Amino acid sequence: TEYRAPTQWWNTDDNKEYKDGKHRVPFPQCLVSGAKSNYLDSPSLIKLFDKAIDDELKNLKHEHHENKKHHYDDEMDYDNYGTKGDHHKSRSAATAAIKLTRDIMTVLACDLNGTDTDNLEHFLQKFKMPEEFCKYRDAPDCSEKKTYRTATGVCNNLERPYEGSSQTAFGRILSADYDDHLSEPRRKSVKGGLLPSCRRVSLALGSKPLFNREYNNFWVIYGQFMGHDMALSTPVTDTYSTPISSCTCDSKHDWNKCNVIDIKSDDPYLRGQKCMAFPATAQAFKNQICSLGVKEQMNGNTHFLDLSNIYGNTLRAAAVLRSDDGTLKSTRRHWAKLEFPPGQREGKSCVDATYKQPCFAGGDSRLMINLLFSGIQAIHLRAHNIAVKELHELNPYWKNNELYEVARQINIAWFQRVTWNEWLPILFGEENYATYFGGKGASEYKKGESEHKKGDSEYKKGESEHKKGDSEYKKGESDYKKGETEYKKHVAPVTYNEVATAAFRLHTLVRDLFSRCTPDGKRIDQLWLHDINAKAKFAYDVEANGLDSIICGAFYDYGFSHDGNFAHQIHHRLFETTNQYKQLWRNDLVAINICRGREHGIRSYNAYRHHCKLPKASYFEDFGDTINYDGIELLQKLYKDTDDVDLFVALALEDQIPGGVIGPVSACLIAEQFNVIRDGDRLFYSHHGVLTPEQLKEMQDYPIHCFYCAFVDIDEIPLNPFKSPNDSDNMLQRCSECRPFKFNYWKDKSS
Ligand code: HEM
Ligand SMILES: [Ca+2]
Repeated sequence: TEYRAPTQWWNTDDNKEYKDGKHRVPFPQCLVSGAKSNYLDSPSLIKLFDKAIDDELKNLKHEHHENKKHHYDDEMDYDNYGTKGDHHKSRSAATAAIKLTRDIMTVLACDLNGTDTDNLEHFLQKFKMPEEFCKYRDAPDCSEKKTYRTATGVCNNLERPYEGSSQTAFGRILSADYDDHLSEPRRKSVKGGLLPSCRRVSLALGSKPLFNREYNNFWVIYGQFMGHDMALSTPVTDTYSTPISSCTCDSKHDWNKCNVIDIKSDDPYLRGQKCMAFPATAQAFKNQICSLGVKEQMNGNTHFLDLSNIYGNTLRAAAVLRSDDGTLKSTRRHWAKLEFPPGQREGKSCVDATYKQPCFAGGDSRLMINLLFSGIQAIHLRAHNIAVKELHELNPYWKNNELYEVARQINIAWFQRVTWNEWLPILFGEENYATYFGGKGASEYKKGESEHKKGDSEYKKGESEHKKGDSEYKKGESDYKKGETEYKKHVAPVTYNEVATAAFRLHTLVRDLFSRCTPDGKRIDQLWLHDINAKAKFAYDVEANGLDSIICGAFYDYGFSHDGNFAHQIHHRLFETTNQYKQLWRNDLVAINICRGREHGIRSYNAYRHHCKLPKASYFEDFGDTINYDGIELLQKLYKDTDDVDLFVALALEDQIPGGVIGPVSACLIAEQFNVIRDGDRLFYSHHGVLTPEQLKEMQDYPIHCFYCAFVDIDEIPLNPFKSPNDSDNMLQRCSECRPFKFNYWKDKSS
């Protein structure tokens, strides 16, 4: 790749100070360091640029060399790391740009202390980068991409075509907070000294969550599925776009590439293991503007909720995953009634794959994260293929591509309907839901916030209060779940870094044990998470009915509540393996989340309180309006200052909003998120003109349990499939009594 620095760097149009024609660049931020050094001429800039590029290319080569020891280059790779072109180029361009920014700051001896990040960003974006360097993607031609979604999400917004597309930067609710104002992870306390280590904070949080009977495990893992559709913090990759495997306990100072969490020799669960080491997230240009800037992280997936983890987030993945007849590739087992996701040629996404029992492949590399997740993947894969079959019967002359696109549209519509009408109302509580989402303008949901401030005692009442009769549940359904919505093209449909990295990492809800049952609902047993976490074996358990037995169990199992406690399996035994020396290797997801947040420059909880119209806390006691006494005491022991508190940690400790699952600041951030990816998604299923009025009505009227009846090998499903069945308001419904979905509204009338 030939990158060349431009001869003129500064965008003269918007800079009045640029006068003398000598291509000198003023740095208002650096005035402290003396007038002369506040200017850089073009030759010096070009030198710096070429060095940054050189370094980056060297770096990539080194990573690849290290990687080769561990990985094969698999041409048939389904997942999105495997897009050998686009993502890799854009990532290295962004990495070089931030390095260049830093070099320039160093040469100019800029003192960024006390710099306002927003101003700095504004200033840095005035730098032009070389044209060829910025062409990490071809300019999209949106003229023929108006009806159906593209695989990458490009052209969803016709005016700003990259918005929401895969392999672009996460959005941010608030600008980043890095130790050096540019890219270095947040590790310092505002009081001086270091923040407490991520593992230390994690160990202070409990491992004994209580159940919440308001939702079941199907609801919990469905949430994980939503999260993975919206967000993939793409790991740093090598020249072949393979995630690097060179992070070790010694990579601590290489924070652009690796995260390292130290483990003390007296750690109660992980002693003997020196550290947890894992790749950092790849960089990306903010708003796709190719300029100098403050570090942003790359979302590998489309930001929309569009089943991109089923269909693929790149053209290449999408092409590999589908068959010529418009269906999605799948595998069949003679003993299983319904199809399975396709097998992966290499066992990249699970650890126990064999030729006969491979890991599953799909549009995202993480679908073996647990076998219930794979089950949800299977549900939407089956939904697509059944829709193709029905549409083909109705419209026999349709071309295969039309079958694929319309089936995909129907499948995404099912998923969006269930998410906004059934899943989110449980997270927020049926009553609050209308306040946050009730078809009002995106700005109005914030009003709800202030009303949620209730004394501690009110939150404590907990589970029993949350039980609502079916009648109440139905009442809420009235208007906001029915009818059309409007697309708002000015809204940017992006996944926010704060939501992907903190608010939506609802790991508090995850259970240790996953039940299995047979199609007639007979319980078989319970499996530990570590037996189905990146392991395929139980998907192929013939006796139990494979994947479907794990989906069945999820309807019955309660989820854990969002109470600052984490299941032991998540907290201290994630991805448990034994290495070649028979040493046990374990991970702590809570510590990883905290360090990931610091790496991504996520501001402290206090900043988001302010954003969510709560007063900033000066003393720890001031957190009392959202966090109970025990939580405050815990925070006070760990952190030196209220401005130090990691967002993920405080959100896990927040008391629930009345009737909902999460706390006030969580709710505020997550509501903001789901409002923008609904309003700003031009092809959202209920937006005017996306479906016909009859199609939309059928989509919203069809009983939700009947959706799942059609795609799971099971006899009975609870009326609300996201809550465990009971004998009163959530009775089991016989699948044989479900009416068929009215596909005939998709019969082409033009023929
Ligand atoms: C079996 C249960 C689960 C396991 C084993 C699991 C594991 C993980 C792991 C290993 C990561 C990456 C951490 C990192 O490197 O930064 C992650 C990220 C994440 N998880 Fe989970 N998780 C589970 C359940 C959930 C649930 C229930 C939700 C939400 C309802 C969720 C939401 C997320 C989100 C939003 C991310 C960030 C995605 C990204 O930006 O890459 N997870 N999870
Ligand atoms: Ca997506």
